[in-house]
Amino acid sequence: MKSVKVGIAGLGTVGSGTVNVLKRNARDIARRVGCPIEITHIGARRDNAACDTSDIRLSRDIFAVATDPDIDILVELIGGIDTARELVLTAIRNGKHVVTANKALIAEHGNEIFQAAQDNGVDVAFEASVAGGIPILKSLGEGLAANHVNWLAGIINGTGNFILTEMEEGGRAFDDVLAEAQQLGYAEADPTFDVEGIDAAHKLTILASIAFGIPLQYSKVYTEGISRITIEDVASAAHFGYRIKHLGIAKDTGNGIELRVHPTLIPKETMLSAVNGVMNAIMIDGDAVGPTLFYGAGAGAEPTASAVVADIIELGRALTVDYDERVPYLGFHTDQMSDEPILTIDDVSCSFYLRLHVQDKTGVLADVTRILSDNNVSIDALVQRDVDQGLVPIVMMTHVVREGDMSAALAKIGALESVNSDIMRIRVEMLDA
Ligand SMILES: NC(=O)c1ccc[n+]([C@@H]2O[C@H](COP(=O)([O-])OP(=O)(O)OC[C@H]3O[C@@H](n4cnc5c(N)ncnc54)[C@H](O)[C@@H]3O)[C@@H](O)[C@H]2O)c1
Ligand SMILES: N[C@@H](CCO)C(=O)O
Ligand code: NA
Repeated sequence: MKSVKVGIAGLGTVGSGTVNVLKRNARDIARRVGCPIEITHIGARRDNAACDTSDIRLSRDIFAVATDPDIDILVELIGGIDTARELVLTAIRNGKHVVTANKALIAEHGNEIFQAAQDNGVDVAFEASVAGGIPILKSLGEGLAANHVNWLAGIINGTGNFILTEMEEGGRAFDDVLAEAQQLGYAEADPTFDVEGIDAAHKLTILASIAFGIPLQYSKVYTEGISRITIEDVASAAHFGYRIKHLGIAKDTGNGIELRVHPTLIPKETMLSAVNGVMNAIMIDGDAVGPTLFYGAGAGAEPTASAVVADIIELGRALTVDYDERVPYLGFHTDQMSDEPILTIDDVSCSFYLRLHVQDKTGVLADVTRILSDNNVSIDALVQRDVDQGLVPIVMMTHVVREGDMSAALAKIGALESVNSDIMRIRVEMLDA
């Protein structure tokens, strides 16, 4: 029987997990594909003791794998953008199908890569790039294909959720938890991608394209990370009945599409608020199906390998099918992409949590509330916490307001002499479907 031949570039956390899963489940995988899947060539700077590659050809040069005439599928697991882009384009030009876990690469260069793949009659699969082991891209592009997607909201960075959970439950310091996430193989090579929301923005870009049939537009995602969240914010949110989660949100408003990644207060009783640690979850609201929730491990060697290997299996099967009969890269036909505008954050409306520190004297609170009301911001609840180093922390929740109005109000409040200009704002989403 013929076999499908796979080359892997990069033998780190996900690379070694992929080797282990493909080897361990080889028999069942062959039964699913109809023939064996064999790793015949690996490109890696060094061996990795986490997996056995003694029976596989190893090259130090990853481009030797991409151009190997013997392989059918190149699996890119080196991460980063420039070399990965060159490697993937080289493989495509050499007629290889590609599997990648690299969301930065797809979000920033996917349009170019899909064009090259189309020109060369090959496929590109990237299920592992979003929410690790959760089969979310396949669910969105195929399982929910009957629906008009109204909105989706998800916890899509495992490292960030791990940090927020540990801060809330264990009162642990930010840096200490980040170091543990790195040691567990969850974090990106540059962990600022995780804590500043860049990784989540890459993933949201991909989700939105598949949800709405729009080209990948990473530069238009409003992006905020979790690095400014304090234990005080976590406690104040809890006081009002909320938890802080870092969400990626994509919403079709009818006037354009919101694409935003930021810390968000969500009611404690929502299902997303119970998603802890490295787990990811994505809620998708479709017009026919209603709200759905997808939950699972968003990072880690084998959960991510689960998605990589599923893509290899799918491409292995597709090797016998005509190119035009495959599912399009972003679920919609490439000549059917919509040019619906992406809204700026100023045009997004939601409630807000605000935390500011003011001087302990009369009239300050009146000034603050007057500026808010002059800018159409109405307050839903307000608490004044204990004086801390001569300043009074004020925490409030607002009714729904346009972000542009909120920004105008906060600029004026921050300029008041009696108010510390470091004002925290966190958007609130009720997530009712
Ligand atoms: N770790 C996770 O949980 C996870 C989950 C989903 C997606 N991803 C993505 O998977 C990819 C790989 O992540 P990882 O966590 O396995 O990273 P990693 O750093 O553990 O592994 C990458 C490996 O590639 C090697 N490499 C890089 N450039 C190379 C080159 N030019 N030649 C040869 N080897 C090279 C590195 O030496 C390293 O061993 C990234 O795109 C990442 O975003 C990771
Ligand atoms: N660094 C990423 C890996 C999974 O994409 C995360 O923590 O979610
Ligand atoms: Na996935």
